[in-house]
Amino acid sequence: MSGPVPPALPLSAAPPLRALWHRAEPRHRRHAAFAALMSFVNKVFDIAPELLIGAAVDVVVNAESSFVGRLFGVEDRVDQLSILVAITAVAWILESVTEYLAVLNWRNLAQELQHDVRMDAYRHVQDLEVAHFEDQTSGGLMTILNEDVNQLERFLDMGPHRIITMAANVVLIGVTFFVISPLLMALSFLPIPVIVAGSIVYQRRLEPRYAAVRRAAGLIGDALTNGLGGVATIKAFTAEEREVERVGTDSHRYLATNQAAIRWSAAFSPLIRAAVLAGFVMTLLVGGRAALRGDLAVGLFSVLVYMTQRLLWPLTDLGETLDLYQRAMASLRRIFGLLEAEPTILPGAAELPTPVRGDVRFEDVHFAYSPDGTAVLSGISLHVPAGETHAIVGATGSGKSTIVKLLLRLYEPTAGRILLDGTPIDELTFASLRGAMGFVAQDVFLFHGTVRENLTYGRLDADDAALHRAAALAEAAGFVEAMPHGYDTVVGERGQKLSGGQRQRLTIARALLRDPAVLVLDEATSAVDNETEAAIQRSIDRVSHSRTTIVIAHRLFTIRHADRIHVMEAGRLVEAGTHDELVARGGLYAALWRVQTGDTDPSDVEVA
Ligand SMILES: Nc1ncnc2c1ncn2[C@@H]1O[C@H](COP(=O)(O)OP(=O)(O)OP(=O)(O)O)[C@@H](O)[C@H]1O
Repeated sequence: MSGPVPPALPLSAAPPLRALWHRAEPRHRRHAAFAALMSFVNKVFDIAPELLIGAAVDVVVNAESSFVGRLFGVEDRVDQLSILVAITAVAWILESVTEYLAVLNWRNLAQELQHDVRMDAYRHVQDLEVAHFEDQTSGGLMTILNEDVNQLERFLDMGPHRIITMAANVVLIGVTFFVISPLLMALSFLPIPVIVAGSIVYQRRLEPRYAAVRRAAGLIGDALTNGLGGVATIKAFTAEEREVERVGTDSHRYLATNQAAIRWSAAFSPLIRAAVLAGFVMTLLVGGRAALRGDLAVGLFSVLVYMTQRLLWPLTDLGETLDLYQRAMASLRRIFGLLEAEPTILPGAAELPTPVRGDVRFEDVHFAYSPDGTAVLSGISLHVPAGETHAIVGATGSGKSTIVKLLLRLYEPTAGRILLDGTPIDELTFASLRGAMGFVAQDVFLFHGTVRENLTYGRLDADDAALHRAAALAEAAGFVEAMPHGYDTVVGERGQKLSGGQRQRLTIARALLRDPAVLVLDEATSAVDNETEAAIQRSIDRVSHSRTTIVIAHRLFTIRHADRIHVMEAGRLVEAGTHDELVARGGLYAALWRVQTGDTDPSDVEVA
């Protein structure tokens, strides 16, 4: 079975390497310039011995009238050779040193850039609003932050060094050839346009293939995170085989797209080699004849033979380098595609005067999750005066959780205003707005770590006394202290080593530890037994005295003492009042209350 294919991640249209250069810090650019210089100088010293071999042959053939003899004014051939040996030794030492410096600098730069790109991308992901993640899969994002960044590193590791040395090789040898014999230069350079043109054609063909490979890699990431994240559900439905097949399908897609790319990339090197060989044969043939005729000195001929090899053989690496380059560019396009996604919910600049009172006001708020989607909230106006406890109730899907998501600015209303202590929340910094809130979400989330780390997540400087107080208020202290490692017990990924009720109490304690002006509890008692419900109920009663509390509840019993209860139906507030007022009114709330207290058959109550 193949799972639904998530929408493609946006790709950047900008030339990726140029974009990377523009993003790089000045110190990285300086680093790259130094590494490039070392690569170039390294090539100069790498080629020098070939020229020296030519000079040595020249010494043997031409004795005192040799090039070296004339240059240094030395007649004895042994002395001339000694000079050549000394120069060769120095060239080799310098070649080794510059190669070390070039490789060291490129590889360090690759590490620094991969770190910076990964951190930029991760920081950017953190700044994106919740809605952005709903259109993406976490597996796809993880593949970008991990594999695509590594792909870039793999190219930067050796790619630029190889490209620069290849280019320097062509230029330096070209100049040498030109000085010796323009005809031979033309002959030995003949394959180069073929190689360059061939490379460009290959590059064009490989690009879409590697884009498909990266996309397939992202889909494997999705399938794996889905499968590994839902282990219990998979087992409960004995769907192991199906899940293996699902990953198998994605893995197969990756295999097939990679093979399609490999078919092209593997043919590249042999083609280049053929072109190289043709150039080499030409030099041998034409240069050899010229030497036999006496038109070309033997020393120069030997230089040419070596040089042609040196000119053309390194180009056979071009295929592999180009391959790495194309893979890295496909990855960079995905990374920049992510970086180009701009957050649309931006923080304001205002700070609330402290202490925050916690006066919450919604003024005719409208909202839809997508611009062309149906309205989820229509004309919500409500006021929660500082210090009061208000409840929001209503049928499932009526928009209760959406109200608190708007209050936290996880989404932006399409119309209307939300104010905290009289300031529109979009004028506040995130730290000021969200710092005033303690939020217990419907889907309880704990991080992999200890109880202590999870509780102090919202207030890192909390001391043990504050920690114990918050745990006690949320009635979590008892079971935490009974655990073998107490507050240092590791809760497992998403808190899976704890029971549902324990997780819920810990998230309440976590919210309380912030001592928030506004406490928002979304369905805090939906998935717990009666005893836990009663415990949470007691803690809500205890903590709500000193702060504004907004409780979203299905179980009306838990909120019957609220100062005011707002009843929602299909995105609208249809009733509001105290429990007694609403029961007396005989409307929707009264009907729901009767169902929950067992006075009415649930099927008699029609809720939207
Ligand atoms: N992220 C989302 N994208 C699109 N639609 C959404 C999203 N979240 C919720 N909805 C839709 O918005 C409507 C209101 O959802 P909301 O979660 O606010 O309801 P609720 O009253 O809290 O429900 P419940 O009591 O089941 O938690 C529902 O129809 C839901 O399908």
